[in-house]
Amino acid sequence: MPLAMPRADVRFQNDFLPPNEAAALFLELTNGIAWRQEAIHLFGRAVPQPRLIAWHGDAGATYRYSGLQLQPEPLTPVLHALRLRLQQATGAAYNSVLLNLYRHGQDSMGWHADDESELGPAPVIASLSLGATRRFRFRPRSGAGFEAAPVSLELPGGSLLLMQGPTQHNWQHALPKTARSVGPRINLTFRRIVA
Ligand SMILES: O=C(O)CCC(=O)C(=O)O
Ligand SMILES: [Fe+2]
Repeated sequence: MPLAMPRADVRFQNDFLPPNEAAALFLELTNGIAWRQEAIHLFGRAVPQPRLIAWHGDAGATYRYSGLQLQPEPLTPVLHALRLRLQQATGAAYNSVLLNLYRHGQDSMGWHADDESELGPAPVIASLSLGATRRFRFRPRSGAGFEAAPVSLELPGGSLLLMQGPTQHNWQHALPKTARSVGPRINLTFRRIVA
């Protein structure tokens, strides 16, 4: 169902995957993905990101990062199957997926928009959640020239959040830390990188 957000196109399905399938996929990815912790460079200092990540995709789907041109790891059979399913459900095509593993409540993702030029002018991002439920937030971008209240929603395992159209242009999103004791969560964002 669509979220009531001006200048955005965001749709949410709470039960995209049945619970048994979501649980099996969570285990498979926890053990089957080569998770790594990357650093962000802040004022010349390398600070470890508060989460683990992996990047998989088709051979052409390179992305630029800190001046480097990086190749994704190949899609595993499970990621292949998931991509097909998401393409059928959302009517868009994806050639890469960023995987995030939030080990506990102190792992997080800060405010950002997925607006890199590689994603084109109106990125379609299909975001699948597995494992523990975490709160996800949206806020209008400063300088976007409109007023709207922030939006917050819980993302349970098996849920699908689709962001498309002008969403990245006008809104930021984040996955804040929580003081609650929560188990691990995996999030997969399927994207299309255009040359
Ligand atoms: O973990 C999430 O739900 C958000 C991930 C995200 O925003 C991203 O990978 O760009
Ligand atoms: Fe994002």
